[in-house]
Amino acid sequence: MPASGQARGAWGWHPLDSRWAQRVVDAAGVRPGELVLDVGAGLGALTGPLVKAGADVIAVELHSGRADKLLQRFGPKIKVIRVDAADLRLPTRPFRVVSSPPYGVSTALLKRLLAPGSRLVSADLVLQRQVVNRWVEGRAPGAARWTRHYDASIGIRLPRKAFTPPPHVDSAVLRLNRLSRTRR
Ligand SMILES: C[S@@+](CC[C@H](N)C(=O)[O-])C[C@H]1O[C@@H](n2cnc3c(N)ncnc32)[C@H](O)[C@@H]1O
Repeated sequence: MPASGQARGAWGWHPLDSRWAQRVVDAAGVRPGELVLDVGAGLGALTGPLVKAGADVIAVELHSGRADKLLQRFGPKIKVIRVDAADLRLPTRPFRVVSSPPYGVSTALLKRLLAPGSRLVSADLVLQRQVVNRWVEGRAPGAARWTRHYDASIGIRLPRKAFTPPPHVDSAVLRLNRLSRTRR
């Protein structure tokens, strides 16, 4: 994806209203010192509450202008990585994800996060509600493998007006939690 001349829609530019972003972070129950990836961080709607919660935040943002603005806004409080979410190199220590990614990359991102060897502990992802339902019902790609390691549930339901501009579909949080004992 070229970093310049990108149509606004192609970047999935639907930032979250700050009150809804705070609710998503509160519901995730992030604790101080936890490593949290905010993938598709935009201008930091979720990054801000995550920093306030004391998380060790890595903001992943492909758009160069937004990545620069994140750096200006948060400085050394966070790490900003400008990379395609689909090519993300995962941390080697346990990490969480709290993110509102562009819906177009959600499947590639989930595949990445759930790849063998991932140290993902939990994910709270704002996604298209239909997609969340598919995951919760075990109908998502690779379900036979990842459901042995993760529990999938639906979190906060977000109205369209939680985003500006409002998307054409309903959204909800997909919560993935690593099971303490692997189901075999
Ligand atoms: C739906 S917006 C959400 C922004 C922010 N998380 C929020 O809630 O306000 C998605 C963000 O992902 C970025 N993005 C688009 N494609 C991406 C990709 N392939 N990898 C990483 N970020 C991407 C966009 O530039 C945009 O900032």
